[in-house]
Amino acid sequence: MTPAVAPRSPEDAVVVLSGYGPVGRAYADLIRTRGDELALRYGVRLRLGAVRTGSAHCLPQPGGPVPPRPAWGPPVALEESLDLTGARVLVQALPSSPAVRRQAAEEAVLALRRGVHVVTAAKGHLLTHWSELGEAAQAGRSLIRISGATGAALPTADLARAGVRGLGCGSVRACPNGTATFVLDRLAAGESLAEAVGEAQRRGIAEADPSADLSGEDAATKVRLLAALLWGWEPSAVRVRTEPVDGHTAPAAVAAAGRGNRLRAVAVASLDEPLVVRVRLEETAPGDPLHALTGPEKAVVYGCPDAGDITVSGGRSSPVGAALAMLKDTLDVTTAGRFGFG
Ligand SMILES: NC(=O)C1=CN([C@@H]2O[C@H](COP(=O)(O)OP(=O)(O)OC[C@H]3O[C@@H](n4cnc5c(N)ncnc54)[C@H](OP(=O)(O)O)[C@@H]3O)[C@@H](O)[C@H]2O)C=CC1
Ligand SMILES: N[C@@H](CC=O)C(=O)O
Repeated sequence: MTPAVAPRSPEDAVVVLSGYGPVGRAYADLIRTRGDELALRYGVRLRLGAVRTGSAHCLPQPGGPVPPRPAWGPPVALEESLDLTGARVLVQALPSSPAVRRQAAEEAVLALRRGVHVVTAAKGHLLTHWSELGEAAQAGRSLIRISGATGAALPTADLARAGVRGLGCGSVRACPNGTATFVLDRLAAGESLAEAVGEAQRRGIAEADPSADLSGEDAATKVRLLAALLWGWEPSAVRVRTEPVDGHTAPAAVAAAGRGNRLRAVAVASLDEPLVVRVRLEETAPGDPLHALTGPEKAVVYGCPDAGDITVSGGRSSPVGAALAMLKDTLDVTTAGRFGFG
């Protein structure tokens, strides 16, 4: 049967990828292996125009694989990558560490001002340059999406930005760090802290430097970003109080398990206590959505008194989960402006 409406031919959307660690590599693979399917389904053909790291740069052939590292050239300025490729999106999969925060912010601001959308899994610059990034996006009429930075495959940012809009969300209670949940359950099962963290690193769940995962800083960061989307809190003005998972935690995890409960690193923010995010080790009981998590899964409960609490859970932390979140955001920014159900 002839379709009533001729299918649209997909439009190209070129992406410049910054950062080629586990997350960046998984993202590049997704674009290459799922390009045809995505083009058919969403009407946009994502193409990797350039890949950048701190020390190198490459321009993959259209639709082809990323060349092996020895074939890459020296780094070039971001303007050059954007000019050479005509990019519509800058995807940031660089470290969340303070060392690259300024560069990540400057590059995102530059892209946004030029009308290039930004999709990021890196978090550091979002904390320190939130307003500047928002202003740059306004000036360039571009979009910034942060799913990869706020729980990866778990669509927490989409809910905070749009899903609970107008529902009167007054609080957030969350386990947004997969490493902490994974490690706490392993401690409860009798594993040592070093073994549990080592396994989380082997699986790509924990950061290369896992200190922010264990200290509660990473969970606090994600909730600071969600609070910024929900309530307009300025992330750099938020005070953080954390309780770490450390060498003293195992007995509490084992004791909780003995009572049929599970120890969780729970991050909380509330309109009742503006500009404060707390992360505490809490014994959770069956029936609590945070108790139900396994391994590196995450959950956020949006406290909406009138509507009833809204929980999103699952979405394991992993490089592939982060890459999928960035793919979702890339599709979001490149298909924005559609009408109807789209
Ligand atoms: N793993 C996970 O489950 C999740 C991770 N994230 C976030 O995703 C991001 C990427 O994670 P991951 O792949 O593990 O990170 P890595 O630290 O393993 O890799 C980072 C990459 O960034 C590159 N890089 C370093 N400095 C710069 C720079 N100045 N400019 C451009 N590139 C640079 C590195 O280059 P080189 O190769 O030359 O060293 C490397 O390719 C992090 O911010 C992390 O917090 C978010 C959600 C989940
Ligand atoms: N290390 C993080 C992954 C990225 O946000 C986690 O454990 O959840």
